Amino acid sequence: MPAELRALNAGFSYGAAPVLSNVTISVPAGYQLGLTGPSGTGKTTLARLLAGLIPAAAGTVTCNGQPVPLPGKGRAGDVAMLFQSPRASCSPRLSLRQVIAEGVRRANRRDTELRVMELAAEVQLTPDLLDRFPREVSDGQLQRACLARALAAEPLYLICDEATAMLDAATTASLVRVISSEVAARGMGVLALSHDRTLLEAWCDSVTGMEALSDAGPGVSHRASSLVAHTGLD
Ligand SMILES: Nc1ncnc2c1ncn2[C@@H]1O[C@H](COP(=O)(O)OP(=O)(O)OP(=O)(O)O)[C@@H](O)[C@H]1O
Repeated sequence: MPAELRALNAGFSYGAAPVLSNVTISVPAGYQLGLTGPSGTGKTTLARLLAGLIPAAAGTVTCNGQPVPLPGKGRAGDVAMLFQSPRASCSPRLSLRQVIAEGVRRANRRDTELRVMELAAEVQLTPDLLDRFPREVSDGQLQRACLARALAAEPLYLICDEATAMLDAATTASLVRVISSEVAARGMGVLALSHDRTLLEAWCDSVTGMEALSDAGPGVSHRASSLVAHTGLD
């Protein structure tokens, strides 16, 4: 069984407009792959496809050899997503503690309180912040809560879609360290999408561009999984 999150010859259209055509990408377990490319080239669409949020119109999407289930259609939680705007992905009526608890409950854990505290500590949210509501914390603090929620189910793969674009450099570095430590500790695979190639080169094991993922695309030179350029934030 291949330990990878993979789209193979995947296609997707919004209505009649094709966005992805014959796209192949592989994110191996324990590996952090950066994906960059111009606006509108389909990075978010590909991320949603890999997370099972939308169905592929062609090709296959698999996680460790098994089809990635669509919402409500099978075992969820193997692929988690972290989005650009934490405010758009949290209910304003939930405290940060409740935001994290959502993820813990989804993971069918009984020891919710204890697990929330563990996760909060992991993402460096101090206990005094946990009873605040989204309007009472910074974007960075709220994104830490979203990361804790995403990590609650111990996903095999995490897709970060411009997840640090709204954050300052110090908060970005801190979140990247948390994610990288999950990779080191559990062998989680990561796909990080960003317009910021410099950030991706500091964060990820390798970086590829959207144009390299499709045989139909211009300037095709390689497949993502063949790139290796180890760099680190330290
Ligand atoms: N829900 C939708 N309905 C119709 N078209 C859409 C929808 N979502 C995205 N698109 C279109 O699909 C194309 C790819 O969008 P997508 O968001 O995947 O690109 P992207 O590379 O992530 O862009 P960006 O870097 O600006 O976030 C764009 O032309 C966009 O307008």
